[in-house]
Amino acid sequence: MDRPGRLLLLSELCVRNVAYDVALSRFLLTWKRRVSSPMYRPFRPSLSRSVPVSEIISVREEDEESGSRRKDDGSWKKIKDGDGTDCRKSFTVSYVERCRQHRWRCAEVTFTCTEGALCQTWVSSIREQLASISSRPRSLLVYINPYGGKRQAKHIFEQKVAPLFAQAGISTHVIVTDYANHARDHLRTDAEINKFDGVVCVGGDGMFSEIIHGLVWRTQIDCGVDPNCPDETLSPCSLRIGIIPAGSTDCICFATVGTNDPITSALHIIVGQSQSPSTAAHH
Ligand SMILES: Nc1ncnc2c1ncn2[C@@H]1O[C@H](COP(=O)(O)OP(=O)(O)OP(=O)(O)O)[C@@H](O)[C@H]1O
Repeated sequence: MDRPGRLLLLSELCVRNVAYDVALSRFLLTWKRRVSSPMYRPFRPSLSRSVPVSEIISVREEDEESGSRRKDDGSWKKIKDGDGTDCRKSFTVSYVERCRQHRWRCAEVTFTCTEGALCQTWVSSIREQLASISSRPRSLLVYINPYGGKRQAKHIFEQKVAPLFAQAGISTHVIVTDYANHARDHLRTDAEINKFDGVVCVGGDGMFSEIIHGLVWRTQIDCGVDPNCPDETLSPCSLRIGIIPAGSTDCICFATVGTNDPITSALHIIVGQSQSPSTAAHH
């Protein structure tokens, strides 16, 4: 059996022209400055860094020649320079960085390889590890309440959340609500919930309540349970709910993530973090 700590890759790569030993296992990506490097300077801080693979958001190939970011469609295409040699030798890993007061941010590190083939091996190995994490969502149903809080929900989603979901390869079906209980009613009847790995609520506590009511109801109907009968045992709902805070108080988001910050919540959703809160039913 494959041991979780077993090294999948170990190479000497450069970060900002300084040589590092870079190692990938199923759980960790580690880069450690080589002490024998001629560029080594003893007063530089942090010789070694590790990132759990579960907290890597994405990996993308870079075009070394232009230094510009290329459109990354998940496929590997060789870029040839004038001599016909492969010039794509760098890749960038985006990962979760924990900041003060439970905030999460997206940090990046770019590794440069001696050859394009080595770069390709690294990119595909990291992608393989990310693809094997079953708790990560690939497809999300998003409800936005444009009238919650300061009426910024749509802007928050488009500017802060959607780019992160796209970067992580998550597809979204977005519904901007037209009236109170629109999300609840849509989930009860019309939503094709089998197509999604989770439902995202962009709004406040009232919006979260709508979504949980809609999902609980729908789950009972799909399982043949009468949601109006107090003697019935309710079936558990398998879809997860993510909350992007965009309401006035956002208590549930704060209680689950520790802060009311849309980027932090988006990153929690991307890495597939979950909690199982108890839900009480009142008939
Ligand atoms: N398009 C809409 N028009 C009017 N009301 C809506 C619409 N979509 C949702 N709502 C309702 O707005 C109510 C309040 O929304 P939401 O919880 O998002 O914001 P909030 O009240 O400002 O935040 P909080 O509940 O955290 O204080 C919800 O109960 C929801 O049913």
